[in-house]
Amino acid sequence: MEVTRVQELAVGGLHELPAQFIRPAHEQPENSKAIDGIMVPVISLSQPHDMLINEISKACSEWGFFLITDHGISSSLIQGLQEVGQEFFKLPREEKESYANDPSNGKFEGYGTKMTKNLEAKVEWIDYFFHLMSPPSKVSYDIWPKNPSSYRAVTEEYTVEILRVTEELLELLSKGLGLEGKALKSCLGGEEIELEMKINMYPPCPQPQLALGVEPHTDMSALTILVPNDVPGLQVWKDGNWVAVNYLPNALCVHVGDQIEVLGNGKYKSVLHRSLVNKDRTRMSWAVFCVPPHEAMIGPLPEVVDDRNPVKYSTKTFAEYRYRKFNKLPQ
Ligand SMILES: O=C(O)CCC(=O)C(=O)O
Ligand SMILES: [Fe+2]
Repeated sequence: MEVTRVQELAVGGLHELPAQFIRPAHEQPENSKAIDGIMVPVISLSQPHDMLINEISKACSEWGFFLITDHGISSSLIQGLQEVGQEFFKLPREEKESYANDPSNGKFEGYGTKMTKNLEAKVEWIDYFFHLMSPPSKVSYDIWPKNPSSYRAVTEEYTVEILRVTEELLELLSKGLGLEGKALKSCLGGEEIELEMKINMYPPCPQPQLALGVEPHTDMSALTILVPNDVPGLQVWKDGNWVAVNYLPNALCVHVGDQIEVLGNGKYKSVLHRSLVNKDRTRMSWAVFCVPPHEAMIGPLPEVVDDRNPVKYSTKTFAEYRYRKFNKLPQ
């Protein structure tokens, strides 16, 4: 199946954005600018435990988004992860295409570009590489990039670190709900919890004010932990405004996803977010989605539901949630 990659359009030296990338007027960044003077929460993981629980649960309730520092992942590992991802996108076209995904046939992993199903639908200015990272027993390492040759070693090292940070965050979030530390992790499959990597690549865009890299959405994950490169673009929705996320070297961006919103019966918010693109520079981001296994049943935890806070979400398997979200069906 022939797919035109955004990266190829961009190197072709376009001056005008092709029509399928032009967002409806109200979505265009020039008509929906981020508000000035508001900063997303930045939280150090090295502060005293009780303070940390309070800060994180406040950020999850008010924003569904925050940056973390002092997370213990070395800057050299983050840089290594970024380098192997950049190297992949520099490979010759034919080599990248040998990893092409095919979502319409259920093959979600690999190299991808979203396409329009119909002429009215708009597409995003992005190519990506998506693959499962953990647990090792479920990972198809043969679809990970073989080039650069260090891709696997670096990504496996990052997996160990992100799993540690994910578990720490889930423990803090559990305690913020008044539950014991292991509660959320065990609802999300315990040791079967899955991590997925999506390397997002947004090439320079001839008319960035008319396009979006990723349209407004919430993540269907439990949590998403993302590192960007130094090209800004991520924005989060807060109280009726877009707020730009400033680049903070070595910080990790944490998004509350839909599954945590459901488990906490709405106490924590799944954050609406989008990303903009840049005229001259390539933006990249490495998003790790922490998701339950497909068969896990996810619904509001009985401990957080009472007469004053009745059940707000239905309980269903993650597979069903995913199917409904992909097909834009009500949950
Ligand atoms: O690139 C970004 O900063 C956001 C990407 C994103 O929202 C996603 O991959 O779900
Ligand atoms: Fe997202």
